[in-house]
Amino acid sequence: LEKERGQVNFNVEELTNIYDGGAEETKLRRKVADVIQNDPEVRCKDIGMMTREERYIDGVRRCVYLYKVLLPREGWTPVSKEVKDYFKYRNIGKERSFGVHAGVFIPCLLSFGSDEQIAKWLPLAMQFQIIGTYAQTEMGHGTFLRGLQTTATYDKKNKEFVINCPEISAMKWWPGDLGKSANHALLMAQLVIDGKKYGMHPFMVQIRDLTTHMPLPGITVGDIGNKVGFETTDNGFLHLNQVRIPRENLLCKNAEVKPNGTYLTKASDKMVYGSMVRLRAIILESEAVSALGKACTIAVRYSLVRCQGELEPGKPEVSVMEYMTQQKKLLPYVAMTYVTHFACLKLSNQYNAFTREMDNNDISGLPELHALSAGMKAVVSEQCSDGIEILRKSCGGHGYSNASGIPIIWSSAVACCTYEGENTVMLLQCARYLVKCINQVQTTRMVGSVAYLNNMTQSTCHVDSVSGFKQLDVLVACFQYRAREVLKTAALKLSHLTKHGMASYNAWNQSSVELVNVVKAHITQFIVTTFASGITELECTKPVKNVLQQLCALYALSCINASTGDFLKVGYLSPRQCDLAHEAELELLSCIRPNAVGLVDAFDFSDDLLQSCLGAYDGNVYERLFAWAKKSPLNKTEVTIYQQYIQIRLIGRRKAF
Ligand SMILES: CC(C)(COP(=O)(O)OP(=O)(O)OC[C@H]1O[C@@H](n2cnc3c(N)ncnc32)[C@H](O)[C@@H]1OP(=O)(O)O)[C@@H](O)C(=O)NCCC(=O)NCCSC(=O)CCCC(=O)O
Ligand SMILES: Cc1cc2nc3c(=O)[nH]c(=O)nc-3n(C[C@H](O)[C@H](O)[C@H](O)COP(=O)(O)OP(=O)(O)OC[C@H]3O[C@@H](n4cnc5c(N)ncnc54)[C@H](O)[C@@H]3O)c2cc1C
Repeated sequence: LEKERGQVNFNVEELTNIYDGGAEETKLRRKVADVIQNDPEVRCKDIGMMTREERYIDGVRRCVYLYKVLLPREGWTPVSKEVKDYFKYRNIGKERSFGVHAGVFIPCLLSFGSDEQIAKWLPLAMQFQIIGTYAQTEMGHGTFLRGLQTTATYDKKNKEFVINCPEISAMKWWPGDLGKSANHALLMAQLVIDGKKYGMHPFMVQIRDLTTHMPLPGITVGDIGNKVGFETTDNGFLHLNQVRIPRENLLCKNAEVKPNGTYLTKASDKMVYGSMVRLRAIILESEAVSALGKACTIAVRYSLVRCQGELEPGKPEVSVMEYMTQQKKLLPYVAMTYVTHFACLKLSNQYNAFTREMDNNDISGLPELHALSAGMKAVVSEQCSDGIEILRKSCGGHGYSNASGIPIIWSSAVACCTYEGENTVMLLQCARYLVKCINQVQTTRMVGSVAYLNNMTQSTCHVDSVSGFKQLDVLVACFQYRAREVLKTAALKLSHLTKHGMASYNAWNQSSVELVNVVKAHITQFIVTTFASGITELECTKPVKNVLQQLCALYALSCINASTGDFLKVGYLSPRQCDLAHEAELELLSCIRPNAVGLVDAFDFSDDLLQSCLGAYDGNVYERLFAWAKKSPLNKTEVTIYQQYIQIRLIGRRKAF
């Protein structure tokens, strides 16, 4: 790897600073990282060998120490900027407990609580005197929130809400930190007053005794069992049987119930969905993109040291990175990490701008933000988790071992395709907004992520060279035209079906398969346009700008070459131009190959965070692999009891024969 590092032609530290948002940001992040990772009590243990129970206990122990000892010692809190940035960019793959408490429960309390309620519960939550979960999803409903069955019925006489799960499917199911850790739940339930339903509202419900930690009367709570990943997190179930809470426990920033049962709304009913917009807008970096960056780091470093086969007959074996197929597997995902990182940054900045507008009671930006955050969450989480699996497979047999670190990274990242809104449902939410926009574009000027719809002129691509397809303005035009045309086609089908008498909901269902593709085209256009314009404005040295331009072009071309059918169908690219685009991608793979190790080094993931025998900075794969395997519990004794049992069984059977 040192030889590889010697041929990198740009300043790696400069790229790290750009990725972090500046040299000061890098310095701050490293300061937090040094404090956290050098403290033996907090360091990520070798999680590849742990049982589920060990992972949970270790996670709780580390996080209690982190939040109760280490952060206060440094004068930080769980929501300090440097701590949030550390976990945002260098998420330890969910290998921490209380992720929902710190990342969802506390922010939702701030979103839904009145000033008095925040003053009451926030200090307790920040000090971990109470541990909270966000209990919305039920066994029977996760997507269709209007179908949630848990009720909160107002009892005027006692000025209380009675929380009840009327049947088994109403049981809360999945909330993180719920199974064993949480003693409070920010619980979403259908509000009922005098038999009338007012929809989903947030309630603060204590579920365990603060001294004994035993479930309170009427509460049945526990862990939902082993999962694909998230093994450190105790996702749980919660059944409430006529549980009474004070009227003051309805979190009432957006709506309240007066003592006499009068319902008073103070904001749009869509504000109850606000917590999900926030999470979709901010989780992508920590849950998906940083996971992809870690998998890229591991797969690239391993591919550079793994020698396998002769490229030239009779010559020494080459590193598998010399094979074009390996470069094709890896480098577009290195590009995707950079490109989507900056697009996610733009989305979270847009969310922050919206919260400022909301403070001035202006929520006009909510429809665009909901659509963009839903679309980005679906597209980026899917692209990243699909990429991580391809990167795992690119490591051959050792990629199938937990020693590689990639299976655990994938098992966390892929969950992002489901939580915070199942991806298909999110794509269709974004499609709903896009269809409205295209139907209004003749009379209304589009802004924000749909501004490209204003240009409705028919055109084709005029590029006739391989180098032409490496120009960012050419690639941006490709994506904007494709996105607009596939949207127009889907909208035409919808209006055709309804004009011929089909009910609108049936027409929508009949068009939903195309609409999913429409949103993927729209979001990919947003990602490419954002990164391309960002590079233009970026102040950096020429070598860094050059490599970022190559990465943007590589990501764009890999997306074009993966969906040439769209570009042919809308008549923007000819078959020959598709061939040129393919050749342009291959040329870019070769251009970027010498910088591969520098591009992943720039992500600046420590060995401790990667937890990988294949991806460590020094590249000593085989020594690490053997040392790791020797720690297998099965190797504690030379002859395990099980082997003895088998021998006895086999001997016994032979005698019988
Ligand atoms: C699918 C929908 C959107 C359907 O909503 P609906 O009101 O039943 O029906 P609709 O007619 O489609 O929408 C009505 C209207 O509401 C709008 N809307 C919907 N959602 C939002 C939003 N978030 N922000 C702002 N606006 C929103 C829609 O655009 C519609 O507006 P319109 O009528 O077109 O003007 C909703 O049920 C939903 O959001 N489902 C997903 C549930 C979800 O995200 N669950 C996450 C649980 S928490 C979690 O997973 C935490 C994980 C934490 C971790 O481990 O890290
Ligand atoms: C690791 C993890 C952590 C989680 N943490 C939490 C948490 O902390 N708190 C919490 O409340 N929840 C949590 N959840 C639950 C999560 O939010 C839900 O699982 C998610 O919202 C999906 O809902 P569902 O499970 O009902 O899927 P479903 O909606 O049942 O999806 C099943 C299939 O139906 C399709 N489908 C559903 N509706 C439509 C539609 N209208 N149109 C087209 N197709 C449709 C979907 O696309 C999908 O293919 C977590 C889940 C996971 C996996």
